[in-house]
Amino acid sequence: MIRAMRVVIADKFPENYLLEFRSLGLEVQYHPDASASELPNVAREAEILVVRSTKVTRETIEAASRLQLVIRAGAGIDTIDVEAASARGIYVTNCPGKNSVAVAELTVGLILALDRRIPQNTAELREGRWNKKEYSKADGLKGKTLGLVGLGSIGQAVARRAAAFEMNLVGYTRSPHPELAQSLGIIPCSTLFELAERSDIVSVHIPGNSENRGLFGESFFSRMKHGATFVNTSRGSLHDTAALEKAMRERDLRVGLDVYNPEPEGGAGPFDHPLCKLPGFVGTHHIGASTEQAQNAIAAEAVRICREFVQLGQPLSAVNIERASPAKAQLIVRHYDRVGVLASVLAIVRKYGLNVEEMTNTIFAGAKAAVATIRLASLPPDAMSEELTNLKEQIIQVTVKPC
Ligand SMILES: NC(=O)C1=CN([C@@H]2O[C@H](COP(=O)(O)OP(=O)(O)OC[C@H]3O[C@@H](n4cnc5c(N)ncnc54)[C@H](O)[C@@H]3O)[C@@H](O)[C@H]2O)C=CC1
Ligand SMILES: O=C(O)CCC(=O)C(=O)O
Repeated sequence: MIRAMRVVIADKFPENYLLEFRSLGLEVQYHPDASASELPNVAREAEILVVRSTKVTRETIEAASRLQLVIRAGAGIDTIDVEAASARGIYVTNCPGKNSVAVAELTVGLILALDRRIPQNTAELREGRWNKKEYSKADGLKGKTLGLVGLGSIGQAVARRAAAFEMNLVGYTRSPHPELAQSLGIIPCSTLFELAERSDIVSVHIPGNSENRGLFGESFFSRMKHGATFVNTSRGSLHDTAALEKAMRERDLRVGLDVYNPEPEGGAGPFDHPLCKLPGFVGTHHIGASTEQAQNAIAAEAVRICREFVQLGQPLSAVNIERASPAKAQLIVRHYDRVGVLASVLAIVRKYGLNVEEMTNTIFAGAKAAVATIRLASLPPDAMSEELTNLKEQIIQVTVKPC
């Protein structure tokens, strides 16, 4: 008997979207408080695993022998061992752009809070002190230069909001798009250091992958203006905390963080961080994506990805598909839609020692004929095409093309 596919949701998820998973005919197991170390056990029988912040380690990937798809209900994929998933042929997908507005709103909130020292104002009021004298000193945002590192979904959303504050915008990105930058009023910088030197406020919106680890260290902060502001709502691994502390102490750098390295696992716990006690610091608890609007948009996207996968086998927004195909040749075989035809074709391909890199088979209306496109690691010899063409009962036409 074929059992229903099991989806394990190992993080908090809006209730009504759990029902949508069930309506896809899936067996839904909900483990909102699962930790990374519990996940190998929790996900053991899952075909589909949905996570928000819970780390998906190699151990989980290897323990879950039925796993086919990991959906990261968010943007960053640094919490998932994508390499381990790729090595076992498991798709990893994320929900790009669905929480960008929430992160952009928090970014603007941190910038305003740093300029007006809103948390410090509140803290003194709570302590029963009126201190208009101290808090009447602020710069204001109009005409200040905001430097955006990363002009993807969140960087763009921040740019749109900053424009409303009449700020000047400069940007640095790995994937430049001049027309887009121009339409957002962003002046491109050719290096990260140029951005540091030109900006009054730097805001970081790039992934926390291994390439970007520690990108913001002493050499970056020493190029920022004295008294400038640095905001990171992306990942804690991107900044060097000791260098940041030094810049705060020696160059009056103001710092707004939503992300830290490391962060406690789970929703609540002790937290001792060197920057939090410094006067020029404002911080939040990795809540960039934590609005009702963003969480509903993310949940709806996770359900859409799941539906597409269950019904059509398509992994939307997959992050671990090889884009640069190693295939060197295409073998296009038009054939009768009969039992064993593809097996015969593949047996001949095997005989010639050719590796199949990718393959699709499309059936024509009426289900009499189909076309198989087989992408091969190298160009086949003419003898192979002849051998295939000779299977007259099964094959209609054979074409070979380099690719
Ligand atoms: N605080 C929070 O709760 C959240 C944090 N994030 C973080 O924000 C990051 C960015 O998210 P999106 O804008 O949605 O991603 P995105 O993929 O749309 O944009 C990232 C951009 O950064 C660029 N980039 C990558 N490395 C770079 C480098 N070294 N220098 C300059 N540009 C570089 C890429 O070309 C891309 O345009 C995520 O990877 C995640 O780590 C995302 C959502 C919520
Ligand atoms: O869901 C969360 O709280 C984390 C969001 C996040 O960091 C992301 O989407 O990359």
